[in-house]
Amino acid sequence: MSAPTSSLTPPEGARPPVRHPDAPAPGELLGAHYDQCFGCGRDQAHGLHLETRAGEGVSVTAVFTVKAAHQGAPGLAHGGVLATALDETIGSLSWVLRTIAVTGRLETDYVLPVPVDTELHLDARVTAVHGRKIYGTATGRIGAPDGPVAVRANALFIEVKVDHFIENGRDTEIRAALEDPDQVRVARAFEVNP
Ligand SMILES: CCCCCCCCCCCCCC(=O)SCCNC(=O)CCNC(=O)[C@H](O)C(C)(C)COP(=O)(O)OP(=O)(O)OC[C@H]1O[C@@H](n2cnc3c(N)ncnc32)[C@H](O)[C@@H]1OP(=O)(O)O
Repeated sequence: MSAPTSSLTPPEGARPPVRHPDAPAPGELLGAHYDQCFGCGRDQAHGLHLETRAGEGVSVTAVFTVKAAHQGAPGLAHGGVLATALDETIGSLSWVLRTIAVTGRLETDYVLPVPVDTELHLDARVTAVHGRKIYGTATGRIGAPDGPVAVRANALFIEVKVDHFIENGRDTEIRAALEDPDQVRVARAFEVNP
């Protein structure tokens, strides 16, 4: 049974998000959290190659150029790809909170079709935090940061420890990640209390 929509409404007692004192400065380009990530990975040939920057408060902005490989209908972006771009942008808020979190629930509104070659300008922010639950929202606009809204999402992310990946990921990739000092540095930067 699917979770009710109300699970995206912060419960009573939820608090406003707090920007971590060591968060990247507003405007700073955030690197990939994993080079093979389908959303942001530099070495992922099939990926979206999102370029994400820290924003003011607990927010980020991102740009994603829709390529021919991202089509669903002829000349138009696939809805699942657009959901991925929204998911990845909300996930990037981890850099600003310095908390590792994974998507529990993502609800997407498709407002306009998005043609191939579009530069989709995304922005995301955390709206509330309740225990391990992090509530986020994102918008994607066509062509410019103030362009027409094409997609929107609300999401619930759940805070996890690095062990979540070590215990669940395939051994080959986990071993390679743990042996890569850059990857370990990224994981540390996300996790305040390892
Ligand atoms: C080497 C590492 C490098 C670092 C990499 C950084 C990676 C960043 C990646 C970013 C990539 C982009 C992002 C991606 O694509 S992340 C990839 C896609 N997401 C996943 O793979 C997550 C899969 N799910 C799980 O692993 C577990 O279910 C999690 C960890 C999420 C929770 O299982 P866990 O056993 O831990 O916790 P819990 O079950 O006690 O739940 C806790 C609370 O949360 C509430 N709840 C849970 N689910 C839902 C739901 N669906 N709707 C509504 N509520 C939900 C639940 O009711 C409870 O609430 P309360 O009772 O407390 O009130």
